[in-house]
Amino acid sequence: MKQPDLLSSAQLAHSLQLLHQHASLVHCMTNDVVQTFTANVLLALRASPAMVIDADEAAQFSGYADALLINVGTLTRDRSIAMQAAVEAANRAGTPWTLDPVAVGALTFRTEFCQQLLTQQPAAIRGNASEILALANQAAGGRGVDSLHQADAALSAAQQLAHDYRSIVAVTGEVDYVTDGQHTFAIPGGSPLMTRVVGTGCALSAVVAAFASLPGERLQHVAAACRVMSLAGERAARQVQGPGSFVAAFLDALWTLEVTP
Ligand SMILES: Nc1ncnc2c1ncn2[C@@H]1O[C@H](COP(=O)(O)OP(=O)(O)O)[C@@H](O)[C@H]1O
Ligand SMILES: Cc1ncsc1CCOP(=O)(O)O
Ligand SMILES: [Mg+2]
Repeated sequence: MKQPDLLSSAQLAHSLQLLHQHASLVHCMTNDVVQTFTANVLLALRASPAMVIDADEAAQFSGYADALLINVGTLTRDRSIAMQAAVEAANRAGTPWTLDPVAVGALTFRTEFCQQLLTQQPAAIRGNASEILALANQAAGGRGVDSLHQADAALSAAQQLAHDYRSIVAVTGEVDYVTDGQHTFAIPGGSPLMTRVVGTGCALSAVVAAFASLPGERLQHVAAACRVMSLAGERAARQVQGPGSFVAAFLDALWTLEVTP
């Protein structure tokens, strides 16, 4: 397998400029813990979040939105029915959808649900290393929503998933890897503080969904989604003392992000 590439600042600038222009409308079906933070992250990047969760409305809306996010963090039977309806409608309408397989592995219901979703053409999949390994049946999952593995230990699982399901897979951690199974970007940066506030991974998946809806090179756009978040994370971390002020500084860093090519 080829060595991972680095995303150039020209590639990053191009993808971010497209996101600002398109102001993608992202239909978020996400967990109860991260709703507001996810919406604020999308808004700081000039995208538009909408959390529509009733089964009938979700099916209606995913055909209309630019992108759909399915995050199984607080999955219930009812929510799985609504998510399935939204995915089917998204596929009929050609709306790209992104899967965040939160805490798959040890928990049977969400693991079976995610395995079923995998066969329904996700445009992108974003998870931490333990989640990506579990999705590829190569490990039993993480410690609840947190990873027990480093991202590089899940790189070949990510490449296999991307190849098998013709998707873009982002596996995140200290370094993020974004792959289509053939080509891989390595995205360094970020900050350990990103793991000390809840929802950076979930919000990143919403950002991946937004970038995956842009015209052009989807692999590059998803890599840009990861770099946008890691860049904002490292800039915010330089200014703060801890998690409380980090959230505010992180949103400000996303808002003021200008990348010169
Ligand atoms: N040790 C770390 N150093 C720098 N950035 C990190 C680190 N761990 C995670 N990140 C960043 O935090 C974000 C969330 O990733 P991750 O923690 O893997 O997801 P999750 O919250 O789903 O477990 C990503 O942008 C990732 O790059
Ligand atoms: C704590 C928690 N419990 C169920 S979902 C969730 C949020 C997980 O957020 P992230 O994956 O971004 O750390
Ligand atoms: Mg997560």
